[in-house]
Amino acid sequence: MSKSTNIIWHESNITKADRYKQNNHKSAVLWFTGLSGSGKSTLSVALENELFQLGIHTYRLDGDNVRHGLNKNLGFSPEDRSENIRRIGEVGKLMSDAGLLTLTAFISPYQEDRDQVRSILEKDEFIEIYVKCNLEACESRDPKGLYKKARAGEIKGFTGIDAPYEEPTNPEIIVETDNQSLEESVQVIINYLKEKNYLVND
Ligand SMILES: Nc1ncnc2c1ncn2[C@@H]1O[C@H](COP(=O)(O)OS(=O)(=O)O)[C@@H](OP(=O)(O)O)[C@H]1O
Ligand SMILES: Nc1ncnc2c1ncn2[C@@H]1O[C@H](COP(=O)(O)OP(=O)(O)O)[C@@H](O)[C@H]1O
Repeated sequence: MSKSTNIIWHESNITKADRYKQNNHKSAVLWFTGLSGSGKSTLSVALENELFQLGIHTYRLDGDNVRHGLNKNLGFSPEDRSENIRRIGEVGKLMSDAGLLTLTAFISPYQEDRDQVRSILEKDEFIEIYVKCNLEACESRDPKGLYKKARAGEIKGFTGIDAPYEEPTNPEIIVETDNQSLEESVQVIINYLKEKNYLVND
């Protein structure tokens, strides 16, 4: 719900098309979603390295990092998670307007919230990447020891344990990190971006 009234949009002279032309690649939001420990951060870091080497202008937004600043007033209730995703969607949209390929790594457990982000971006500007990994594998990785805490009841409402994760119904890309190596997953995404002409200005 918007509280702002009497506000009028002011256009810039530089359009997104101008930025495409200068950057020589398109902008988009690569939206990684998956359980904690599925590999969203690891994969987005590795992919960003590859894209950077290819001369693509990128930026990475990561759940843990953004919750240190912009979203430090949000917790993990369903409402706060939705607001977290709404804000990141808006930041992603600004970054797309700025001509960047943005990589976001948030659990984003609700399909409705992810669809809402999709709806504010232009067609083909939202690329949903399901980082698929079964709960057992995520839990055995437990890179931050959070599953252990959740099982011990020290964290309430932990995704996959006592809070839901809704699998994407129609993602652009699925990577299976319990079956594929990190390098394979990176390559699947690079191939998608090349095939769909995101990395060149056509
Ligand atoms: N209750 C609960 N459930 C899930 N995750 C939790 C929780 N409490 C803290 N953490 C840590 O916060 C990271 C998830 O933040 P996100 O912003 O990605 O979550 S969400 O999209 O709003 O659901 C998540 O990071 P990742 O492990 O990288 O996914 C955890 O480190
Ligand atoms: N194929 C893989 N892809 C990504 N991560 C993997 C893979 N195999 C093992 N891992 C490990 O799984 C963990 C994933 O943690 P992280 O990237 O923080 O996940 P998330 O951001 O989804 O919580 C890391 O310790 C990473 O080294």
